[in-house]
Amino acid sequence: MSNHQSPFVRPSYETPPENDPQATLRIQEATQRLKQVMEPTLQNNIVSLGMVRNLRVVDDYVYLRLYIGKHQHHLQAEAQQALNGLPWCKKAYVQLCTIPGVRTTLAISSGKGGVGKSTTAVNLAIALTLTGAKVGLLDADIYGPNVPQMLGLGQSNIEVKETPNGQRFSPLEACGVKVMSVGLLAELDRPLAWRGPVLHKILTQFIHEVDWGELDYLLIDLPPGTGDAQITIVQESPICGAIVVTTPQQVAISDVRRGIHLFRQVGVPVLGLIENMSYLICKCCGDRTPIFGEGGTEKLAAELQVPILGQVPLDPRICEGGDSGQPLPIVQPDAVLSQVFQQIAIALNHTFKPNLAVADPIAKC
Ligand SMILES: Nc1ncnc2c1ncn2[C@@H]1O[C@H](COP(=O)(O)OP(=O)(O)OP(=O)(O)O)[C@@H](O)[C@H]1O
Repeated sequence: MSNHQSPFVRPSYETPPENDPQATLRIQEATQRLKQVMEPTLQNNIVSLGMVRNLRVVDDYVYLRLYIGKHQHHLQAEAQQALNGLPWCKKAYVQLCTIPGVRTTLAISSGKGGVGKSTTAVNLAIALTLTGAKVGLLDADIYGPNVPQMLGLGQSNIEVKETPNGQRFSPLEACGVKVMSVGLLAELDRPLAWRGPVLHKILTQFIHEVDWGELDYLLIDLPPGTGDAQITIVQESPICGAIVVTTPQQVAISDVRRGIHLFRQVGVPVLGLIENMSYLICKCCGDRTPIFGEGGTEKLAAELQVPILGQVPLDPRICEGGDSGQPLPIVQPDAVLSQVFQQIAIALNHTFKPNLAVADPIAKC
């Protein structure tokens, strides 16, 4: 176990010492005030949306970090105003935490490796692009960064620009998606064995120093599990929702349950589950066989009160697409798998970008 404190065991505000009842009360009062600040598109308050973090009260001053998208800067003034209404508050310091140019940051996560998290991230990114959204994909899976290969980028070089604000990485582009990956920094065939501080530095650089331009969505492909790397990313980025990928097997489901609890403890809303490898479609008659079992994800969704966003079939063409860099939603938009991702993309647009239409799937790699 690592020595540093996990944010997952800490609520999104700092707990004052037990012997300071005044600070405890004031944090509660400040939280109540902040709960009155609503995000209009998501129709929820900024506390429940996990945007308020590191809330502290020191004497008569309130400090907090506000993790938001580029279109939500107005929330800073609203949060400040809400806190200024507290009779004891001399000043509220609201520090903005955003990724420049990025509207909505979503995490694609899984409790365990190999369930198809990167496949989901790539296909969802493409599906969102096909609806007309501007999409970036940050492959932060330090244990198996295979997004570049799935998008046909191989071992391309990353361009680094010097700007007045320091270094900026230029993302690559494939199939209309802007891509940055830890895999692009790694030497071919060498294991990625970055340790604590280096890992932290690389991941924070990836979050803050990539020149994404204007994006509707930034999808972050998280490493599997709940280790240091995942904690760093969740802590450092304005993730406004997590999508959790699972498979029907029970063993995957218990890992997913743990992962969901962790997101909830940091205050990041879990948007839903995607069940991958749900069924195999018979080529001859179209019958669906749930070869890894069925019903487990539904039970979990009911238990944890999260929706199932989609059930993705097993499709051998996904491996061919993954290996050749030609994702299925582009080469076979009518395939059931492509359609499932299209539906998920449309559902996300309804929540985060209601003005996006569903465009014809005409993008070419
Ligand atoms: N629905 C599917 N049908 C067929 N093959 C799939 C499907 N989903 C994923 N795969 C294959 O399973 C393998 C693992 O997928 P992927 O790399 O996306 O998993 P992952 O969860 O990201 O793994 P890791 O956590 O180890 O990076 C890949 O070879 C991929 O092509």
